[in-house]
Amino acid sequence: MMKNIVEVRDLVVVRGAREVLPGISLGVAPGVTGLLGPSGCGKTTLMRCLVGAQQVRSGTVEVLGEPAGSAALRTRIGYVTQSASVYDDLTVAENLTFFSRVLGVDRRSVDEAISVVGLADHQRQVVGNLSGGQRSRVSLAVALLGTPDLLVLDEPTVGLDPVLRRDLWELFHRLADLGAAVLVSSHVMDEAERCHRLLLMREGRIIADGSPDEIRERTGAADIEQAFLRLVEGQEEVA
Ligand SMILES: Nc1ncnc2c1ncn2[C@@H]1O[C@H](COP(=O)(O)OP(=O)(O)OP(=O)(O)O)[C@@H](O)[C@H]1O
Repeated sequence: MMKNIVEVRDLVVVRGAREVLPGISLGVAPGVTGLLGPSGCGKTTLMRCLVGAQQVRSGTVEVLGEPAGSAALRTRIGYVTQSASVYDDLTVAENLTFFSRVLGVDRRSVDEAISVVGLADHQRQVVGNLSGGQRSRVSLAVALLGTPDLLVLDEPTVGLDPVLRRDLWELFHRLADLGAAVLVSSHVMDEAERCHRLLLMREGRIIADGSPDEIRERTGAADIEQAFLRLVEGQEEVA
């Protein structure tokens, strides 16, 4: 069995008056792992914990054997949030150069990251003039700087056309083939089939963990959306 890059144990997170994660445990190994669940189930909150951006009530989160948020993990983790986190008034290349200096990674990494997200032809363009899909790929390029071992991507394909979505999924698989753990959240169940492994989440808990085939077989469902509904119905009958 492959060694986990992420280990989460008994994690409790309270946001506002709500216990958003009521004591979740999971591991993430190299490969493409999909974190799927309805809006508000806690996907972003869990991802924020992995990158050390979320205050936690109790439990532990380790990445590559270090506590989440450690300085040593700064270049080992790439994180893309739901909103683009780059400067609109700088060009693609200027943004990448700026973030490469902040992270202390070398210049070669900038060209590689720009080319891997397919923006080489736009690198002299100001980010504010790019399309939505191109802008989100600039954020992704920043996350790729320094070739991280863990990529945490919060709904990276929302609003992208089918060709771009396909290209991005191919990219996630290429990165996974190089040994990275790629954790991708989505509430679109049809993206599930593209993952090596799925974590189905509901109300702050993992309700299923396995490959798409395993989850379909276990529930007798034709697709992951139906599997999710069956799991939810099963939970409700027990409750
Ligand atoms: N800043 C905040 N203060 C209080 N509660 C919050 C805050 N941010 C999120 N929450 C609550 O935490 C819960 C989980 O939110 P989270 O953003 O993690 O869900 P999600 O699964 O990522 O949803 P989506 O798919 O819509 O992005 C929700 O009930 C939400 O209302």
